Amino acid sequence: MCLYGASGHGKVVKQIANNLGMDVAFFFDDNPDVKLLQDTVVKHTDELNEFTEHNFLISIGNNRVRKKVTKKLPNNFIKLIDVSSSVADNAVVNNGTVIMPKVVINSDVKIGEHVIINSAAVVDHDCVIDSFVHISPNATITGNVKIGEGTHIGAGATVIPNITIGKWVTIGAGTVIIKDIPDYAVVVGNPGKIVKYNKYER
Ligand SMILES: CC(=O)SCCNC(=O)CCNC(=O)[C@H](O)C(C)(C)COP(=O)(O)OP(=O)(O)OC[C@H]1O[C@@H](n2cnc3c(N)ncnc32)[C@H](O)[C@@H]1OP(=O)(O)O
Repeated sequence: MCLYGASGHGKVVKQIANNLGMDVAFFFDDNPDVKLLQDTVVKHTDELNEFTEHNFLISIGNNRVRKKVTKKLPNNFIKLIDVSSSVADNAVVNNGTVIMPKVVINSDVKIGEHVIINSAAVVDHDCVIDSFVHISPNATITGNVKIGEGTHIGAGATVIPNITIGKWVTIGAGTVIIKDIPDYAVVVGNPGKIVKYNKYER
């Protein structure tokens, strides 16, 4: 398989692939400013023709950039689920998504494409997580929560049951969400309050 994204998140995803017994053949990255992993051969997308048979996963933490990069790559995306994570038999996890170490995904959860569920996060029963979402380490998404496309849930945030969070929302680290949140909002604190709105993707 090949990974697109040769920075910090890339090296963690590579380890998850290795834990599953998969080899990462090459990293791709077109960003000249990226601080590259040591001892890594990084290719550019103008060399993609040689790799159309390979499986890909995009290892970039930023949701907007991850969505943009999908348009450059062949549609051979796979999902990775770390060996230490627990995913319910009837949960649906779509391609392009990575479930990182020590995650719990409970019954009847649906997770879209190119989602990151980061280390030790919990996504409890009946949640629906749309594509390009990133749920950061140690966040707790309780039962029956809906999270819209491109939303970022910060590290250690908690969302109480039956909440709907819109698309391209940013939830700050440690925030506690007790009410529905509209599209594009940036929310911080306990209880979470909207402090501004994201300008992109409107
Ligand atoms: C493995 C990994 O690394 S995964 C990545 C995990 N990353 C994260 O969890 C990052 C989460 N990001 C945050 O919490 C950020 O602080 C954000 C996105 C919420 C806000 O960042 P910015 O847009 O730069 O806003 P800014 O820093 O100006 O903060 C705006 C206000 O909210 C407050 N604020 C920001 N973050 C928080 C927070 N997490 N909790 C409480 N208040 C906060 C600030 O103090 C500021 O208040 P003020 O206007 O009274 O001074």
